[in-house]
Amino acid sequence: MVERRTPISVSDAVEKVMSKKFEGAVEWVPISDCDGRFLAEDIVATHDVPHFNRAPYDGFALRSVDTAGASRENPFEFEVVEELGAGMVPQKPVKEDQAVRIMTGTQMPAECDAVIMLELTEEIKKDSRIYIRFKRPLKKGENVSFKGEDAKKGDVLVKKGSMINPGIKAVLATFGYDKVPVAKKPVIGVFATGSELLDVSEPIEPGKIRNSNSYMISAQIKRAGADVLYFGQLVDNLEVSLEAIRQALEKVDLLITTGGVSVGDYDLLPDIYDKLGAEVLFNKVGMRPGSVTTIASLENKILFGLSGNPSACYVGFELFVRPIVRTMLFSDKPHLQKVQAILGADFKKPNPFMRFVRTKITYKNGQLAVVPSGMDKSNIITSLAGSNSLTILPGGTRGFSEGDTVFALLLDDQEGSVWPW
Ligand SMILES: Nc1nc2c(c(=O)[nH]1)N[C@H]1C(S)=C(S)[C@@H](COP(=O)(O)OP(=O)(O)OC[C@H]3O[C@@H](n4cnc5c(N)ncnc54)[C@H](O)[C@@H]3O)O[C@H]1N2
Ligand code: MOO
Ligand SMILES: [Mg+2]
Repeated sequence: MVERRTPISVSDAVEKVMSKKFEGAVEWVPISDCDGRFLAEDIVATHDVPHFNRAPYDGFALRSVDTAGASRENPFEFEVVEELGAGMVPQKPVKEDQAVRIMTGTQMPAECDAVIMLELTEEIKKDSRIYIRFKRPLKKGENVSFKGEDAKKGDVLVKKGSMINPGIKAVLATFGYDKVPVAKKPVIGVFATGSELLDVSEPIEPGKIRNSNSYMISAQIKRAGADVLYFGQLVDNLEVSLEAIRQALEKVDLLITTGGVSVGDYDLLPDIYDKLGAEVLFNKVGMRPGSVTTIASLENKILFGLSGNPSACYVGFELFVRPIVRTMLFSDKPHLQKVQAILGADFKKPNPFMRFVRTKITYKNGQLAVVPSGMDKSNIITSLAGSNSLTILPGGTRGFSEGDTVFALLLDDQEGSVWPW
């Protein structure tokens, strides 16, 4: 008698996995190596930026009060008493009707509150002194980049859990982070299972296929921000597989297997969970693809039994493994970002289960639009290649039509979503 499994809803399944609390750890890496890593602390401004008033243009710093009344008909002449380049600090006090030649980025003399651009002045030499002539008044604060205008000491500038991008790196350098606190990358073990599997380097032969899932999952693990520990392919032998999985579990927090979770004679994972004494959280989810996704916990570890079918395996990873990884990377939005989009093609297949259709999302007439990126069966590989989103089609309907409003999960996004989506 074949085992009958009771499916649980996708949201119950996600919640069961997320109820297993995983915490991240911190490590410090040189700033030059922090690209793409996830911040382990909020970045707080430790000083004002800029930390002094400065000139945003090459020109002349002066006291705006002295410029009142300057006009084309009545040009003013001020003596230039000092010349300052960026990095220099003013040495002389600036008095009434005096100016200082100043370059972009230079600290303003304390007495000055405006800068007139070089192009608006004419230089005159008289009695070996230099003067500028200009024909307009300046307002207080005109052309001054003020202390603290970019950031004020104490401002929280970047939240913990953010993926470090070039802009965040600029902020880190501004505040002197030669070493950056980042989340340690969780290490995730991967096994492919199935006696039909050939390695990528082997020629195809009758009845066998190349193992594509372990390469796909490894790439998903890296995209999520973790490291892969690949343990290889397991043939369908219970004792060998059990021992390999038992040993691997000692080296990782999370272990992914692909294949062998359904009800076939060689689907060994259910037995393996049993023999390990792992608690199966669920072994059937009301979703397509990936209904056979099985997740078990053993002590403080999680075993993700993803489907062998490539698209089912892919979806299972994004829904259940990614949020755990992102939680360990300190994200408070660990789930895939959900957006609203217009369905760009009919999707008439009815299904009692919630569907996650591999789709390509693009902008069309100012709106997000999704179209399937290929065939929608769980054993299909090629539709994954062009997919940048999973479109959620709720179950229990007669299908969907072009123009319907739907929700899609973004696969390449770094922003994420809180739960529930
Ligand atoms: N009687 C039933 N049969 C099946 C059911 C069911 O409920 N009752 N569920 C079907 C669904 S849905 C799925 S999904 C699959 C899941 O199967 P398994 O997770 O047990 O995976 P396998 O049987 O090992 O393999 C399925 C399929 O995927 C290929 N595969 C496996 N590993 C890889 C890999 N590393 N790279 C590429 N392709 C891989 C494998 O050759 C099979 O074709 O079960 C249905 N059956
Ligand atoms: O679990 Mo299967 O992928 O639903 O087709
Ligand atoms: Mg099977």
